[in-house]
Amino acid sequence: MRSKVVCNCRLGSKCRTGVFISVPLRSTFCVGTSYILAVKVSYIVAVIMVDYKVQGSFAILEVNNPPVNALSHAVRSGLNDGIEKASRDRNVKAVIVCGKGATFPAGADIREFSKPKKEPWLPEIGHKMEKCEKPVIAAIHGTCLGGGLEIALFCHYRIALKTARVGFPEVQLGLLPGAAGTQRLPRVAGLQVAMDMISSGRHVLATEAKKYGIIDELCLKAVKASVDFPYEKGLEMETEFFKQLLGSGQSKAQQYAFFAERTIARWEMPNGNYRTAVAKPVKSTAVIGAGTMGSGIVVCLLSAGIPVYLMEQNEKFLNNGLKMIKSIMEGSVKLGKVSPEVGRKAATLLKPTMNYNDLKDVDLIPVLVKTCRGFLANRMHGPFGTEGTFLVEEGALPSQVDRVMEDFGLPIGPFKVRDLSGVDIAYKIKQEVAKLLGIKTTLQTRFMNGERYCALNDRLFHLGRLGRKTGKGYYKYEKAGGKIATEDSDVTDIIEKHCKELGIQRRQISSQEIVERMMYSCINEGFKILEDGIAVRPEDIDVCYLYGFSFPRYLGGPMFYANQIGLQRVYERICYYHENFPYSPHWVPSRLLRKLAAKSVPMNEWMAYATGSKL
Ligand SMILES: CCCCCCCCCCCCC[C@H](O)CC(=O)SCCNC(=O)CCNC(=O)[C@H](O)C(C)(C)COP(=O)(O)OP(=O)(O)OC[C@H]1O[C@@H](n2cnc3c(N)ncnc32)[C@H](O)[C@@H]1OP(=O)(O)O
Ligand SMILES: NC(=O)c1ccc[n+]([C@@H]2O[C@H](COP(=O)([O-])OP(=O)(O)OC[C@H]3O[C@@H](n4cnc5c(N)ncnc54)[C@H](O)[C@@H]3O)[C@@H](O)[C@H]2O)c1
Repeated sequence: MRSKVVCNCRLGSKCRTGVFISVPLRSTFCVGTSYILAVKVSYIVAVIMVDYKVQGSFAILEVNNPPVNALSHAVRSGLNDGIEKASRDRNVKAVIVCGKGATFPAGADIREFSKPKKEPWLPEIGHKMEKCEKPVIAAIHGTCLGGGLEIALFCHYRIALKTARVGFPEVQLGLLPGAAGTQRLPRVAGLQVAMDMISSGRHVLATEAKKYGIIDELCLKAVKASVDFPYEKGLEMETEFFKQLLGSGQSKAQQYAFFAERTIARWEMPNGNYRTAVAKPVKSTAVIGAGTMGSGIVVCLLSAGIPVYLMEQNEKFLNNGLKMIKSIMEGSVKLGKVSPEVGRKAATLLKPTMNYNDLKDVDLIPVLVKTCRGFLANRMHGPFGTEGTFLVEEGALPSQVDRVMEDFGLPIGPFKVRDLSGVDIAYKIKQEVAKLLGIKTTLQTRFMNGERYCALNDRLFHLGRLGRKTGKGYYKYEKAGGKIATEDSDVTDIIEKHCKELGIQRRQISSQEIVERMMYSCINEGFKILEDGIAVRPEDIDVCYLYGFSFPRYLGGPMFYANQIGLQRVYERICYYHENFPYSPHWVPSRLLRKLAAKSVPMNEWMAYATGSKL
């Protein structure tokens, strides 16, 4: 009996369409080939992605699921059937498990986590391997991660190329190893190493892993033939925790972030795309201005090993900048962000100058002048910053707003950020806008061009409270350029004076209001950015936030966060704030958001509504 053909390719040939070749039902394995085989009756019931070969007395189970040999359902079925077949075959004396192409399996198939769960589970397969009376050997190359490492840990032996890496990156997906990894790694490598690897998610080079005994290259280790009670109990608990995490919003967000990063890498522009673009070599660079931004950019360039001219207008500013760069660089070495060698080399790559002629041959000068309302991150962050100031004007304190937003997950609150970047920067941006509009603001200004305006930041500026650089801003610091922010009662006095002068009745502000006003205002702007075609998909915005503002990965990004809350709820709250704050245009609800909220559109279809292909 033959199953139904699901693509037009010749039976038994390599599938050209990327669909499948159907085979006679009885042929479960295609010995010695790397074809994807599908057995279809009326539906596809099995897709085999493990090549089974017998060479001499070895059975080889080669996982063939490019690009990373993820342990999808088809792979798990293939491994399960393969180990059973090898156990039965009298001619087979040992079994090798390996990956075809670039790598040993790099883990479970993350895409399957959001689909109905299908057996066989990895632990079941692993136990079959462990119980196999013939030695089972994991031959590791590439990246042996997550479920891949768990499979390897079930094998009786592990051999690896020196270049191979092993690790448990589950933590980056909001998970823990769920196929006995938490039980087996400590037994093989010791508690300390296991704790480090599982909690950091770091990839360990095979040469290091060998030291821990994870890769057993030298001798046969006694196979754990029987599993004692603590192991089984441990396994039970691991499965329970894994299930809990898998269902959590945190893990869903981290899985989303994983794929979002890869989606945005496939960018397209009218004049080229990620495939056709060729990077231009950058051999030398220059940064003009050794202030907060300039110094930070110099550190990035030096960390990448790129020579930099640092240009300043006078010696004093140049020396201040050099001191700042030295201190940041030393801090990066201490924190392990860059190697000591890179740190040492940095000094030779940095060329301070006050002469523009030195810059004539450089390949790249990052532009640090003129601010505009921004395209994406700065545009979205505008309402975020503005709402922060309004909340303080209405009754909150900067430290309260910061604490709530840090509890929400931001690494540092908005007012600490403002002190870091400079109160003067925020002031000058506002002044530039005012100048463009031909308006002169005062400390009493409450509206600019019909929009609500808050002059609190201007007050701090005029009092010389420019932030960290002057040792005081929204907080006070241990010294000018200090980093330890302490609440300052002078700031409370300044805020209260401001409100009194303007007749503003201060009120208690709840944490919920703070989070909603900060986040929903910028989410609303995010939908307008999609509407305007500035970002081509929500993932662009989210990845920008993950990297640009260290937005918590376990929330996915502002757009994913909005989706998790529910667009209907987000839209209703935006309408509510719009009614209450009619003079803040950032509360005018996005039309796209209104449409999506009304129809409960899933995130992967948002853009069809933004571009108008769906209405
Ligand atoms: C309710 C009932 C529940 C019952 C449960 C009880 C049973 C318990 C069973 C649990 C089993 C758990 C097993 C395990 O513990 C969990 C895991 O293994 S989680 C996964 C761990 N692995 C990873 O996180 C690795 C992620 N991948 C990477 O880090 C990198 O891709 C790489 C491997 C280092 C390779 O990097 P690159 O060469 O740069 O390639 P790309 O990153 O661009 O990737 C290429 C391409 O592959 C896709 N991809 C990569 N990894 C996976 C994956 N694991 N699953 C699916 N797809 C993957 C990636 O998205 C790229 O594709 P594109 O997105 O570009 O189309
Ligand atoms: N600080 C931030 O977080 C931030 C964020 C986004 C954009 N920016 C923009 O980046 C620019 C720099 O910001 P910053 O925070 O580093 O400012 P900063 O005041 O800390 O430093 C600016 C430095 O540039 C020097 N400088 C000015 N004119 C110069 C010239 N002609 N030649 C050489 N040096 C000159 C000054 O002496 C000063 O040391 C500004 O345009 C700002 O709006 C800053």
